Amino acid sequence: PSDNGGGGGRSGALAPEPVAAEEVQKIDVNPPKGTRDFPPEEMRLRNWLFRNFREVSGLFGFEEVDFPVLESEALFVRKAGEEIRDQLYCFEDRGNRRVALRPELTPSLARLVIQKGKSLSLPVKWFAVGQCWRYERMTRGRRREHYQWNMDIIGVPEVTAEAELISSIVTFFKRIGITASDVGFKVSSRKVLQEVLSRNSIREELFGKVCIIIDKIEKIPLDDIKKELKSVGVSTEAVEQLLQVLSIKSLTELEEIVGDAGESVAELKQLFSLADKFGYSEWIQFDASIVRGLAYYTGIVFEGFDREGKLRAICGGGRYDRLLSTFGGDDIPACGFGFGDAVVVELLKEKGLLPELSLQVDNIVCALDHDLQGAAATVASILRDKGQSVDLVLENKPLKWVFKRAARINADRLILVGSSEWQRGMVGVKILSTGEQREIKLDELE
Ligand SMILES: OCc1cccc(Br)n1
Repeated sequence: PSDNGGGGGRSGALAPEPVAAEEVQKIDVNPPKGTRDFPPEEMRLRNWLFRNFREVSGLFGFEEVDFPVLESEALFVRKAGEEIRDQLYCFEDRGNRRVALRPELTPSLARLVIQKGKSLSLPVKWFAVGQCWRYERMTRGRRREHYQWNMDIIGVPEVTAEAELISSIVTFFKRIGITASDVGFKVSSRKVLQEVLSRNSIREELFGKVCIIIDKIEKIPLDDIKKELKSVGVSTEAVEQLLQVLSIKSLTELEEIVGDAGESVAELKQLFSLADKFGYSEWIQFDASIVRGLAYYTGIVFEGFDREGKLRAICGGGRYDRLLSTFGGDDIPACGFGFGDAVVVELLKEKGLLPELSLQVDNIVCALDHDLQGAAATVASILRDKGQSVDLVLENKPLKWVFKRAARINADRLILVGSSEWQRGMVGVKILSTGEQREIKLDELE
């Protein structure tokens, strides 16, 4: 129903002819299962969140990119047993092509980098904010879509890239009022696992699968983890060593167990040293159990968590040095992260940090009688040409209705177009916060 301050329905218009019964096709007004509408209030919060994503990305000198929501299924058909693959929202289109709604943004980014090839000067620093999809049996009633903020650095092999990415997320958290007391980052490196596997002469191509199994360590019983590892060919000895390294609690202990021959310890030490220089040491901690659930990570991995332990991971990312070459591109190092739009809102609610965002306009303009509607339109255009927002009253409404609407839309000023004033080239202006009212010449309106 329209915003009717007085009686319900349409005042003054003739009631329309009833639609013949057979024409009505009553629809479900709710969005499809697992998806969300964004009515104005929710959209204001989303725009506020995305504005912060974009402004932080800009602070770090990243350029915005985007890709189709619909991608070739081939981009996501990794055979490492990932949940993201099991829940792929894929189908055959009318051209018999296998396509999918993207479940993440990184493969699309990799595809575009390869497509652009030599025309890109490295390093590439790109960010995107895009809707991602999964098709999960609604048994768990979880969402099927969310928006993800991604930042990726392509072409930098050093951990300065990971340190920069974590710094960007810390910057974002601080902007929205989240502190190191609310949130931290667990940081590890898959190179630790890789060193254990290679010592036990386990084939390189098993690496992704092993990581995906280990990522489930807090979701399924330990015995099932061991069974799954053995089922993909990991020896009992190697399983025990893997589980041992996952329980390491410090870099010192890690160095004792894996030695400093491999890169993993050195890289992690450098990351923590850079964190100190960036000024976010209090935000990060080493945690060997962090593996992340995407098969293509090859080095440092990290995830943002709420220190009260009430929420799922807020964000996550890491190094993926092999992804571009597996897509047929050059062997270019890369790292990035994904940051969903849902958990962070739950966190803000928990912390009482949701911003006050309401509709606000500079002016509401109203003709005091019907034949001045054109004059009101002229006033609205003059103000809008000056960059002032105007809610123009589009029908002949009683003043009581106008004041009620002015309050609801938080208008600063009420501009009244009355015949006697208009004859003298004037309009009435009322400052709604103070009640102060005066006449202003049209050409002095600002
Ligand atoms: O983070 C996994 C994921 C991917 C796509 C859509 C949704 Br909701 N969640």
